[in-house]
Amino acid sequence: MSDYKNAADAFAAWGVDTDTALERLKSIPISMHCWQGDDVVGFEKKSGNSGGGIQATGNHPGRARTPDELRADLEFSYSMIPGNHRLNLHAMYLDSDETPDRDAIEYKHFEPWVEWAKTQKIGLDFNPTFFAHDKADDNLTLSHPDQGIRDFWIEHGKRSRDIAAHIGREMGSACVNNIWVPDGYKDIPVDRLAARKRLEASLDAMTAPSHDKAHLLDAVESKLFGIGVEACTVGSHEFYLGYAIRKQMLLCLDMGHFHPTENIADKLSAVSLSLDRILLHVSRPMRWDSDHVILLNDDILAVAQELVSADLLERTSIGLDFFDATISRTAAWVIGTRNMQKALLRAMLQPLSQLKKAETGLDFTSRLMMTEEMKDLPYGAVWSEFCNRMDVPNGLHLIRSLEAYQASVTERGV
Ligand SMILES: C[C@H](O)[C@H](O)[C@@H](O)C(=O)CO
Ligand SMILES: [Mn+2]
Repeated sequence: MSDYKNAADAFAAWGVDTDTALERLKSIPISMHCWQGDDVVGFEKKSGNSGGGIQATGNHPGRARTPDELRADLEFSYSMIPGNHRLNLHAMYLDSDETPDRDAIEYKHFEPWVEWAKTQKIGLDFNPTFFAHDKADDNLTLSHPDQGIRDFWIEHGKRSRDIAAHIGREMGSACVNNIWVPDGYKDIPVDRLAARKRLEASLDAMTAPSHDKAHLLDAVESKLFGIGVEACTVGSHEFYLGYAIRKQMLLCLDMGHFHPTENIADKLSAVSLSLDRILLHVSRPMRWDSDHVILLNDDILAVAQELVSADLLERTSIGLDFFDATISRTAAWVIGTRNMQKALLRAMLQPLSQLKKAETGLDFTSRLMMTEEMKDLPYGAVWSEFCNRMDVPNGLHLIRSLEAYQASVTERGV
């Protein structure tokens, strides 16, 4: 008997159908972030120092330096990941001979990405870029006290929404446009409310033009703190939770944007009662928002468990947000994306109705016995079967493919 048949029988004994889980997993797109491929550098002529409190560290060779290199790296990475996925583009990754400033970007500057995405059969998401620009060097953008600077960024945000809506229309699939601004203060501010009112007014102005939700889904991303803005982040969790509910937008929960012992897994069911859709930035903070490549660890498993148990998969856009320049960038994409899928698979292989019945009946002993015994089930054989069915390598074959690709891009240098 094959390993998969043995595994399917083991799960069937728990009342779980592995084929159903594999079919379901196949239908879940993960939005892979373009910025892992080049250490969040982008393809503009740079004008500012501000990293917005985010930082890629390392000097591993092979960084993509052009849109063509990035696309080649993405094509390879998608070929190592089972299923059909999405690409999450940032505005600073335009592909054009023109050099528009952020307040002058247009759809045409991103059209090569759309044409490529169509050939690859992947979806596209978008983000305005409110950092790495001289008008962001105060670590204030949409909440800047200077009306001129706010207007510049409002225009950037409006144009990004137009571009995202155009992309969504072209692709026949709603484009999630995620708004994250780095705004905050290094030391304790005396008037937090004024800054938050300015941010709110700018967001209102930026999102006033209406777009069809079939093409554009607006999302807002909160944060606790960043390097250089330790005392106060204007767009905090409470700020955006309220804003997203009032404006019926997606709330983006980034796993690195909370206190170190908080896991967003616990927040999903809570916010789902007040929001139609949620956006995730799946990441791995280590002591701070360090954006390490995600592991198949308890934090990710807990998020996947909640998505499945609370039946939130249809209402959640799963995006990734990590960047590590000390390792192969394509391997980082592949490992992280597959780990997200493995976590979802494990969640789908739970005997949920039995577990929920034990919990409702206050039989916490049975719940604990089941969750612990289930850890010994043969998840690996089910994942291998998924890779076989989706025609992607696994185990040592995967490692060899990742190594061979990395060797082929090493000459690019850092
Ligand atoms: C590049 C992204 O927009 C960025 O990582 C943002 O999503 C974030 O999480 C900032 O800490
Ligand atoms: Mn993020």
